[in-house]
Amino acid sequence: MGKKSGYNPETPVFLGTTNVNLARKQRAWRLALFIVTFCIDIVASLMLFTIVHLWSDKSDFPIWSSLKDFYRDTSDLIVLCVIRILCLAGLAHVGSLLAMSEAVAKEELKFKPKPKRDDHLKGLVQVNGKVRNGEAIGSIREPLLTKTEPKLEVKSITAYEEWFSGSSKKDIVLFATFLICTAFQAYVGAKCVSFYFDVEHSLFNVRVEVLQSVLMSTTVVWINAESSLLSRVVDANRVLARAMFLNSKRSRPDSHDSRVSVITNSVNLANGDPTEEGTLKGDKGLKNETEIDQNSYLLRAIRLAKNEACLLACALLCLGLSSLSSLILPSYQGRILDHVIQRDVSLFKRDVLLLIAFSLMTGLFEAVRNLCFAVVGKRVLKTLQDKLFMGIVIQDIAYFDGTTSGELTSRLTNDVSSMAEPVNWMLSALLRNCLSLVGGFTMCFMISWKLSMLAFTTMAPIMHITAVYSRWSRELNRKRYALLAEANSAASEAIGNIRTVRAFSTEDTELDRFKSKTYGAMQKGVRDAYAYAGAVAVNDWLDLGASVLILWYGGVLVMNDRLSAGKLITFQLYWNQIQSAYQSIMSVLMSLTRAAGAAQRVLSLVDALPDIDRNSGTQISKLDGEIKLENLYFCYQMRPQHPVLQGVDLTVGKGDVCALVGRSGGGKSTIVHLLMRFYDPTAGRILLDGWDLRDLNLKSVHQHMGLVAQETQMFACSILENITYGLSSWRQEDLEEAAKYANAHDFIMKFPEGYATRVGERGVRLSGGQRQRIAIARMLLRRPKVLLLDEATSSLDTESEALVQQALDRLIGEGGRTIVLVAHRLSTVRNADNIAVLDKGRLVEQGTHEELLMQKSGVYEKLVRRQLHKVSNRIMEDPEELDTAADTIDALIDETSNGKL
Ligand SMILES: Nc1ncnc2c1ncn2[C@@H]1O[C@H](COP(=O)(O)OP(=O)(O)OP(=O)(O)O)[C@@H](O)[C@H]1O
Repeated sequence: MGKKSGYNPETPVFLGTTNVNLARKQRAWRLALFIVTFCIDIVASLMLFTIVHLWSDKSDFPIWSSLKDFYRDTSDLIVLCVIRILCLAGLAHVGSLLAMSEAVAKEELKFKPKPKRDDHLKGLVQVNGKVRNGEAIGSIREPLLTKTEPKLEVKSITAYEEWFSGSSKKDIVLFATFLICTAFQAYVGAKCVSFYFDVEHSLFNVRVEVLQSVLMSTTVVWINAESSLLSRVVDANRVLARAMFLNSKRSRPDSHDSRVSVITNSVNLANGDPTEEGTLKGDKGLKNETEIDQNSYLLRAIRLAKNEACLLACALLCLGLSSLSSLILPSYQGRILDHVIQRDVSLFKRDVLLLIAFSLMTGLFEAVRNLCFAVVGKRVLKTLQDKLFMGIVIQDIAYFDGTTSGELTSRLTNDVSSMAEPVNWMLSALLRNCLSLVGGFTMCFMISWKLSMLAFTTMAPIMHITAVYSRWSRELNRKRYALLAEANSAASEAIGNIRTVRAFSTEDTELDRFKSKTYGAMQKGVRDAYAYAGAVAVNDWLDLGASVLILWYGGVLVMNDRLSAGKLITFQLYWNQIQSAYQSIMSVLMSLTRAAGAAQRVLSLVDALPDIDRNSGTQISKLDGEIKLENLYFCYQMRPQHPVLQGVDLTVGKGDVCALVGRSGGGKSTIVHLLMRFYDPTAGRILLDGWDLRDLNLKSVHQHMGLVAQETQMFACSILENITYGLSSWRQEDLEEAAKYANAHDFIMKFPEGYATRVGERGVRLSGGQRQRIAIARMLLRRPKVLLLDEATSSLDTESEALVQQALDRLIGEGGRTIVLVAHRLSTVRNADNIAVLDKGRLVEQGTHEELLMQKSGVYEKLVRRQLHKVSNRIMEDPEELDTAADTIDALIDETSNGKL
């Protein structure tokens, strides 16, 4: 006997405190960053104040009087910093509370039963922002900490209330934050240009003005950071609230029946409704989908490209060189202009030649860089396609129960290319533009820090608009891709069932279904296009505003002889470079946003490991074939409240034949699925030669098991390839022998191409009976120790059935094979060593044919009686049936002569 599993079916599976911890950690990190930003900000302001006061003659100025000195003092910056700390801390608090209420209300909605479509409920919606806001905010902590349900109420909602939900209130708070930060930044920007530093003092050989410029710039930069960090803190609170809500929900699963509770508890209800279609689930329930934002998408893209390290290194080298040489170009252009003004011909010629050389170098490096990145992109696409397909095929069968092939095809085609296509150019564009941006800023700062600060104040609104748009667009695109997948799914379903569609003349209905999905996707795409155009327009205006500011203030500096005309032109060129780099980065980020939406759908599948691992567990080299089902409970995830098996105990000795019979829907095929470990039992266990099936290596188990499923599955290749599917080597004699056993050889040889005949998609070019015989031949060729025949002879005519039956009898006669067969026909089951009768998921009777017939009014006896009645009716209607029903009649005669019927 093998080792026994320590699995206790009564122990509910509660997963996921890690989610809460992770969310807490995230929030703590963001809060810490927020605080650090403030500290840097206030330290910069204090240092600036100290420099101005300690090293100047202003040390005796009281602060309040120096506040009025906008042009010569910086004490106002300290005051502004303190005001900002108070304002932003308050806004962060309110924003967080609103975000928490929004998150919990959203999750709560998912857990509530969907409202019935009663007329009186029309216009009534449950909770979300519809809970009066004060209540929602006030009660948010309570349910999480005291684990009491938040109070829900159903009330009628006006359009205004619907719009003014928790989510929009949160957005308003965040927008207020942005406005405050922008106003502060504009103030500091104005101060930068108008500040007149009247001390020439040397501190450790560093000009005080340089220190001051750094500190003032720090203030401008950090004000920007504060606004975006605040929104992240608010977001972190939303995630934490969601995680805590789910955790509290998980520890109180609602169940009425204790037995159903055992079953439903083992399904992970943590993340929502496991019966929802299209969600990522494994055998143990829903899985957390990997959240992919732009940053994590980029990191993943780089990781995917790690095998192309050499090419990437070459590309990066060219990128560095081309960025460097293109960074030098504006400075030569400015210099050339200054030489022209000064009429210095020799320097003019030298710089023109250098400009040409740098331009040629830039072009060459750019070309090599583009080539390398394009090759890397193509290779990444291939790797991604392979990984995704692998990710899909290894998923648990439970996942496929809740999805459609169209949806998966969409992921393999649309999503993969949407995700991988930007890798072709995005990495390169992002790096190149980041280098240009940093280089451009440094050069601008060196030419005139005041001019730079003035121009930089326009960056905050641009960044904010871009960030808001990308967040919104990411969500929208995720929905768009989902709709495209649904359209795909509708199309492939209609095409797959084209005969039914034609027979029922439902082409228009199918077209409407398809159109409704593509229309929804198109609408979302158009909305995205409008928003994109709006965001770009506002950004362009702000850019132009910055250029005007530069020319205005730069012109003043040139006229005051504080800057040369060439330097102003150089500055303008660098600023243009910054602008175009920034815009490219933004367009990369927007593409990243779109790609991240697709990446989420691709990578969540690539990352999801199946709950049933085919590669782990003890390898078995041989199997005796003894099967034991112990107190087996099971329910399908798509119908968690409906127990399919309820405490089934069954033993099939090695080499025995066990027939599973019973009414339709009784759970016979489910037992076969569990024996193949397509699913794990919800409770109880399956022992194979004394080993818990869950402890065995599934691949090695499947080498000794053969299955002929209820619905025969064929691949669109030749008959030969279908029969030898999965085998690396076989002998022609064995192949033909298996086909003869299955009564398939003769009909195969009648095809002109024999075994090379191609069968079409899902075997459409064969009859149902032919398909089934090929499936039987496929199974027989492997000569497995355990045969699972799920209505294996159901599609055969009575004559073929008898022949296949003979083949099976022969196989059984060879001995040493355990057979579990699901059958409705008396002739198939009556010779079984053990007949197990299943009714509504319970094993109600078992024994041999004779033993079961002894139980008068038993389920089996009734089944036999009904079948014999049917056969006798058939014979009376058509005496020719007498021949074909010979087997059944034999049984009838056997039983009546024994006096049992
Ligand atoms: N993938 C699935 N997801 C949800 N429910 C399922 C799934 N497969 C089967 N069921 C349900 O499980 C129950 C048992 O199904 P099963 O196929 O085991 O019955 P059966 O005894 O083999 O029936 P039949 O003789 O008609 O083939 C049925 O109520 C069925 O609707």
